[in-house]
Amino acid sequence: MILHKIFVINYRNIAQADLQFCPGINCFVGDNGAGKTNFLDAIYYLSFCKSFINVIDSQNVRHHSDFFVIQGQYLNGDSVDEIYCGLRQNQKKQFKRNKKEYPKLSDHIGLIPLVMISPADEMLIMEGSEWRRRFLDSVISQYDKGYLDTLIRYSRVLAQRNQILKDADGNPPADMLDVYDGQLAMWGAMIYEKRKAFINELLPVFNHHFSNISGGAEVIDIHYRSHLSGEDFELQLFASRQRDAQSGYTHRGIHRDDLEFTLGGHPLKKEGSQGQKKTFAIALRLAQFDFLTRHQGVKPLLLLDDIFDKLDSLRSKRLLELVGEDHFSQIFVSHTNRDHLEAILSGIGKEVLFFDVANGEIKLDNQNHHAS
Ligand SMILES: Nc1ncnc2c1ncn2[C@@H]1O[C@H](COP(=O)(O)OP(=O)(O)OP(=O)(O)O)[C@@H](O)[C@H]1O
Repeated sequence: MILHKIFVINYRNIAQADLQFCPGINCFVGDNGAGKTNFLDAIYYLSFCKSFINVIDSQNVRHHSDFFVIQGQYLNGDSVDEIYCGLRQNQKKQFKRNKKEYPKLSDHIGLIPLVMISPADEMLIMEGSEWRRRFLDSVISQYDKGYLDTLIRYSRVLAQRNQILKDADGNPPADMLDVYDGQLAMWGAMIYEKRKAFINELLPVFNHHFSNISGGAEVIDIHYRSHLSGEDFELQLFASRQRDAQSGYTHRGIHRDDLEFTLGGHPLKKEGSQGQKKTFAIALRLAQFDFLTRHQGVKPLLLLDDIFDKLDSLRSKRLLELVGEDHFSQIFVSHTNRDHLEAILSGIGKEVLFFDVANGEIKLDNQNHHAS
């Protein structure tokens, strides 16, 4: 799968861009605040129907404009797909494949597999458990349509259960809780099994990537923590009813799942250096890449936003060697320094194309003869 062309109008600070890419490595170089991440975000948008940076769509429209358009042409063997996204302020977003509007946006998820590695991945390690659940959900739903549907059903019932807990003033009707608990137990068990299977399959690949980039000296691990790994979930919901009624909130369930990351047996969040945390997050994303490739039979697009910051030169080199392998397909990289990027990419056996980014304007660099 290759993004061959993109056309962008009024997306964040990008007034207009009309670009064609190479199937190898496409590099976007510019100063801080130039619009590199915004541009990668536009590519991300076409895969996930939403921004990576800001989920409030109205704020992604360029200041003083009232609409944005992102349009991409994708090639996959002989097939061509045109994906269109248009948003006008205060109107419903339009998302089309080959001029045909999707009945629901979730139908599009997974069609253009994509993995983004960005500084925001640090949140996976440093922030609350919702970030790690979001990671699980976004990867699994890219290859498993039923997962997203089950998750939506679970969340709907959970919201209903929480609402009656809040409304009932400490005394919710038991017959309604019986119904909700039965449904939560059913959808919850399905989600738990899929998350568990995903982590089990991800772990060895993740370990492999981590030791490749780090040189193999550090021992890291991931543990999936869920209330559902213990006692019967419906019994837990039942036992927790009084406490739930007092707080107006459901305390047990897959909405509290978490991933525990460790380094040498200790919490990575507390013990890891900045470079170790970054390496961990990158290995996780690369494992996600392998996972999607295996499950979808298509290599995802890989977006590397400001990826070399905080990595020592050896780790940067190992990472680039890895990324330069045929294992990966088309890659989009952002960086502030062209000479540095060119030095890291030298010797890579892939076509490389440079683009200059300044004040939201993106142009093909006229020195592209340096590309290998
Ligand atoms: N809706 C918007 N309209 C206009 N400009 C916006 C909008 N949203 C964000 N911006 C501008 O985009 C700029 C940030 O762009 P971006 O994050 O892409 O920079 P970058 O090139 O990735 O920088 P860095 O190297 O620091 O990561 C900021 O100046 C911000 O004001």
